[in-house]
Amino acid sequence: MTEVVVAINALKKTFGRQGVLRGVDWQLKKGQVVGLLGRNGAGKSTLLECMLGLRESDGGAVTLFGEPVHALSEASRARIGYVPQTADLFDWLTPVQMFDYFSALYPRWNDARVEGLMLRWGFHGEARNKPIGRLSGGEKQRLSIIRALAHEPELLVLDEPVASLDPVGRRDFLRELVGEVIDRDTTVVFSTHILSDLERVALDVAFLKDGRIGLQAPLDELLDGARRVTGTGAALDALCLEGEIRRERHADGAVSVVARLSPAELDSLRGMAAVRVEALNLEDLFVEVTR
Ligand SMILES: Nc1ncnc2c1ncn2[C@@H]1O[C@H](COP(=O)(O)OP(=O)(O)OP(=O)(O)O)[C@@H](O)[C@H]1O
Repeated sequence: MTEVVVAINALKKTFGRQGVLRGVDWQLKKGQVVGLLGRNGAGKSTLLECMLGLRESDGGAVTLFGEPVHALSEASRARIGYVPQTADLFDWLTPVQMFDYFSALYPRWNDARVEGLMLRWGFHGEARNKPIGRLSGGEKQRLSIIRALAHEPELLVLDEPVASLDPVGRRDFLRELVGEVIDRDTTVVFSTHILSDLERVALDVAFLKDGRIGLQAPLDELLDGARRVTGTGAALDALCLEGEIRRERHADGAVSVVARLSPAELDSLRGMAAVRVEALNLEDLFVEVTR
């Protein structure tokens, strides 16, 4: 049986009167790569922070590697890599000094990997020895990613890791991430708004909506079956689709239904007169699921 790396049950978090997480149930298994999607303010950062024990929750339970997150052993901590939304580096140290410091804390710190990534990601010459506080946002984010990969984590949690990277930086990062997963069977969860990136690496996507994981599925399955079906009320009112996501009645009486369709449902809909069936890409689906 595949090892469960992260198990979240009925997780709740409230800020004042705003319920951000309203009973999240979620599991991540060894080697699973999940893209976490949701609108701005949906609670993705809050979920990732509560999941790692960086933020107190108001209810529910999280276990990482089988241990409760609030009583995580040092050994389990060392198995986790985290890239926060805003890089939290030591601004007064240089990149070289910071990595020296971290290398002493982790038993599995890989100096050769750090050096290789630094050279490939623009940290040669002056940038290696400049205080981090004087680096650009993208450079800091690269350092934050190198720090998270350097100790060969088994669970990698990335909160919008590519937000301030240029297209070349994003491509390099994604290549590294794919290599990480293939070589080491790392469990990865990352949130992003750049859906094309997600399509290149994530095998599963999870949508956070209304404080819960509303939909999680393998990306290819989701895209294979996702359709918008539009037709008259007469044609669609009686239609009952198992994977229905959203149904809307337009001002002119037409109805559209967004659903994950089985091959059999697709076949039968294609045969219906006055019904239009359109494929959806991940962006369309994001809009529909998170509305
Ligand atoms: N420390 C805090 N105090 C009060 N409210 C907070 C705090 N942190 C987050 N929130 C609120 O919780 C909600 C979820 O925030 P969070 O940062 O988790 O969303 P997100 O999905 O990561 O958003 P984005 O995509 O914009 O990064 C927001 O409405 C935010 O204003």
